[in-house]
Amino acid sequence: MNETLPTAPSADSSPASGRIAFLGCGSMNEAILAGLLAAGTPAANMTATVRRTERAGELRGRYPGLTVLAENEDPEANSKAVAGASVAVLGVKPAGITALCRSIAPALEAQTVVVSVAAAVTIAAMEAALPAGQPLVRTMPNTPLQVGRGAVGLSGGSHVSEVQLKEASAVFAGAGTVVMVPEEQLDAVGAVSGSGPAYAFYLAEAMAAAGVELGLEPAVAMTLARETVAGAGLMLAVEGADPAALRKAVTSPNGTTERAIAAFDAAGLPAIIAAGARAAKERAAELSRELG
Ligand SMILES: NC(=O)C1=CN([C@@H]2O[C@H](COP(=O)(O)OP(=O)(O)OC[C@H]3O[C@@H](n4cnc5c(N)ncnc54)[C@H](OP(=O)(O)O)[C@@H]3O)[C@@H](O)[C@H]2O)C=CC1
Ligand SMILES: O=C(O)[C@@H]1CCC=N1
Repeated sequence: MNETLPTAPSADSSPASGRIAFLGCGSMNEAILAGLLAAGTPAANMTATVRRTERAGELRGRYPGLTVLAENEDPEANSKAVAGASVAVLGVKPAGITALCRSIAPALEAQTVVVSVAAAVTIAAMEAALPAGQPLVRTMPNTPLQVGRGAVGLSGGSHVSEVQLKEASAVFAGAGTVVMVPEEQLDAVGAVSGSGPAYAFYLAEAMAAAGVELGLEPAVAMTLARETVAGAGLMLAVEGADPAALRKAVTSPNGTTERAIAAFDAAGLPAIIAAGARAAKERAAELSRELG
């Protein structure tokens, strides 16, 4: 946990310092914010913005001490949130990212590091919408940051220093593993770890459905599937864990698991997973083209 691979800027796992603005605090930015809070960053060091009062109320209730600004109450919410921030994390949908960059540009301070978590929006597109020379970092995080087990790919923009990369990395490093990759690989990161939690949840859903088909009560099947995927995840979370070795330990020669894995192989499950990941990566490329 909290490991940062050697290729990434060596942010340690101490809480991020300086004020952090989360612009667009939905599923992803809330997961990052919750991970930071759990790692010890005070709520008072963070500001979140959203579009709607209702969502703002939810966040205010869940995170006492967090400043939450809603754009429908204050059209300057995003500009106010970035003023004086050391890092601004852009967490709106991809289609809204460059407009958000343009809208905050006049309020951004030159040293504020802009961090995007959006799929498909390129560094070039964001830099064109930000003030010249603004430090920018593009990332592909995932929601398990919320429970301290995130996996994050990170690429620096044209004007970002080592220290600023480290500052951006620190937003995630307290709640997950950060790897530095060339920007061209971020779509692949998204296909493996960005979307990956959904693949694991999908597996749990399919296992529960299989249990019902085999005669279990739906609630019982769901409990068994959920706890099994969660428990297996915890075993994988041990440092140095090898999924193939863990699988082997469950698979008795000529036993039931061996028969199940043979059925998965015969149905082409590895190729099916590869096709899903490829589709995710292709969608990211398509989105990049759509968004210019
Ligand atoms: N979800 C995930 O697992 C991952 C998501 N991402 C990326 O994260 C980004 C956000 O995705 P996700 O969190 O799922 O989406 P959500 O829809 O959950 O969150 C988007 C948030 O942005 C807010 N918002 C929209 N426009 C504005 C604005 N102009 N000013 C302030 N707030 C605004 C919305 O407010 P309101 O709620 O009030 O409408 C909402 O809270 C995307 O770019 C996605 O590619 C990356 C990796 C994983
Ligand atoms: O589905 C999406 O587009 C985003 C990016 C990765 C996970 N969620």
